Amino acid sequence: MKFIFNPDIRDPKLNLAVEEYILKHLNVEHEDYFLFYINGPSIIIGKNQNTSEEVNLKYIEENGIDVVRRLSGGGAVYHDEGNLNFSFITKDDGNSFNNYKKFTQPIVDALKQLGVEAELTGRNDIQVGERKISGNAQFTTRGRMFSHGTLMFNSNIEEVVNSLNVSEEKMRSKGIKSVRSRVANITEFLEEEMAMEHFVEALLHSIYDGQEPERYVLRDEDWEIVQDISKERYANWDWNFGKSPKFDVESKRRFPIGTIDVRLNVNKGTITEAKIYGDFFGVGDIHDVEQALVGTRFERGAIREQLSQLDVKHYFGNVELEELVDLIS
Ligand SMILES: Nc1ncnc2c1ncn2[C@@H]1O[C@H](COP(=O)(O)OC(=O)CCCC[C@@H]2CCSS2)[C@@H](O)[C@H]1O
Repeated sequence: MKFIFNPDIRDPKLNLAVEEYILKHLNVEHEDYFLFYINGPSIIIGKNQNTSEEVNLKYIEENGIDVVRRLSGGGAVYHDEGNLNFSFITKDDGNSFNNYKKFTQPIVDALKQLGVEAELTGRNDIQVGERKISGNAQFTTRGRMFSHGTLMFNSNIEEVVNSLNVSEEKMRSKGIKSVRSRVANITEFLEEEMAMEHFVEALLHSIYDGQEPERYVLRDEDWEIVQDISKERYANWDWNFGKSPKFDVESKRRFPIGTIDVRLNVNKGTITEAKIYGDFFGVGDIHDVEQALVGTRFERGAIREQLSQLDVKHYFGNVELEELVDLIS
């Protein structure tokens, strides 16, 4: 099993492209690959999820947190430098899919060697007692597969809560909702202080049975294709946001000038219908605002840009542009 790790690459759009590249372009038929990667602050959403529903759009915009959709199913997870991702990339023997035990046991064993008693539980999670330290998901294509998971080593748990939090009532959708489990960092269960680099080494030592892993270093030719995959998929708004299912937004708030109630239909990430109700005081025809929103991406930047072309006070009375952006997204 060849080992690949690019510890200096923290861009999830690149790391997920590396994983997809290995899966689809390396000789997985003849050789298994084991990949580690660490992403900067980001939300990695499941293949079939509604991005806007899973993510606190305001918070991630303000805090520079990336949002990237992955190939595998399941819920949205938060990544940062304290979270180590692992991926077993191998041929799909037909039995592997959904066989989470096979791919998580080596991790559970490695944790045990560090004195952390963990186990695989129902929803493909590795837990210590009731606390989740690792979420896992799989993807198969053309006889190949990967089984990948997170390992929360010393992540900023506050950010997990902040960036994944979005008001439930705000949207209805057909997407899959994340299980908001109680999460924990592995460091909480370690006897002694440990740095991420040592954690990585300890895992490798256990997984490769004390042997030095044979590394595969991506060459320039590999990186070229990785860059293409990244550009086409993971850095592409259509993949990360546009793929979201149809959903409705209902957002209502009381301002000093009255209540503003916004109803939107969003399809493929773009607003297809907009209705604004309320008892606010404005002199302009609110239909102009509704028209301005239709055809706009359901994204704070795009909504702000559209609304900034209108004199919002003309339509709503004394309300700030930014308050409207907050209300809508
Ligand atoms: N980093 C991380 N690790 C473990 N659990 C997390 C994490 N971030 C959030 N959560 C919790 O899990 C749920 C979602 O759980 P849920 O079971 O819905 O989804 C998953 O676990 C998906 C795992 C995908 C792993 C991939 C591996 C490489 S790229 S991402 C979320 O609401 C939080 O409560």
